[in-house]
Amino acid sequence: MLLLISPDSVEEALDCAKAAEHLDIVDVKKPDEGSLGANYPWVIREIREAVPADKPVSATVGDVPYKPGTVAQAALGAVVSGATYIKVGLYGCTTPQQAVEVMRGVVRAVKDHRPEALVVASGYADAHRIGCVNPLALPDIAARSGADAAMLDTAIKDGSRLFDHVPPDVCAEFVRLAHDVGLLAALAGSVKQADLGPLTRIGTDIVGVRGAVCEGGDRTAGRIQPHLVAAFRAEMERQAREHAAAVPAAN
Ligand SMILES: O=C[C@H](O)COP(=O)(O)O
Repeated sequence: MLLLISPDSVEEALDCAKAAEHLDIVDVKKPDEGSLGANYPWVIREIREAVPADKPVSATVGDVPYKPGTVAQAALGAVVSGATYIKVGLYGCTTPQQAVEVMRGVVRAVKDHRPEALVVASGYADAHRIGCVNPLALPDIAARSGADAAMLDTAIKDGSRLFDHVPPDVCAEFVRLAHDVGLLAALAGSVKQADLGPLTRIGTDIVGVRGAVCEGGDRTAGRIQPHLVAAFRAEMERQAREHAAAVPAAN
C-alpha cells in the first residue's frame, strides 16, 4: 500500500520532504477550499521543486462542479504545473453519466499533455450527505472514462471517518470492483492508524492521509509532523507484515 500525504503549503511540503523516506506521494491541496480543494498552480510547481524528484506529486483539481470543460482546463493546469497524479473530486456530479463526461475531458486534457500521468476519479464516502454519485459507482466511472484509479474521500471533514460511511466490507467491494477493471483503489477520509489493518487486508493500493499526521490530529489548525508520518508508516509496515504472515496460514 502506498502512502499519500496532503500538505497545504510549500512550508508543509518541506516538512513532508523531511519524512520523504516514509511516504510515497505528496498530494497538493487547499483544504480551506474543500475536501479536495485545488491549490494555485505556482504552489504545485514550488512543491514539485521542494520534494525529492523520486517522489511523485499529486494535485487535486477541486471538489468540482458538473462543468466538463472547466474541469478539463483545470486538470491541464495541474499537470502543466508538475503533478503526475491528477485527482478530481466529483462533487457536483449527480449521475454516473455526468461523472463519466467530466472524467473523459480530464483524461484527454491530462494524457494529451503527459501520457504517463495518472488520473484519479474521486467520489465521496459520505455522498449521501451531499447528493453526489454513489461510492460504489466510482470504479465503473473511472474505467469508462479511461482514468487510472478510483478513490473515495470524505466530503465533510467533521470528524466522521471513511468507515463511518462506507464500512470495511463495502470498501472491500470498492477495491474488488476497481481491481476487476484494472484500476488502482485509493481510500481516504480521516483515516487513522487503527484503520490500517482493514485497509491492508482488503488490498487498498493507496491510502490518503492528512489529519492523522498533523499536530493534535487537527487537519486544519495543525501542521504535518515528520515524526507522525514516520509513525504512520511504521504502523502500515507492521500491518503489512501481519497480513503477509496471516495469508499463507489461511490458505
Ligand atoms: O487525500 C487525502 C486527504 O487529504 C485526507 O485528509 P484527512 O486524512 O484529513 O481526511
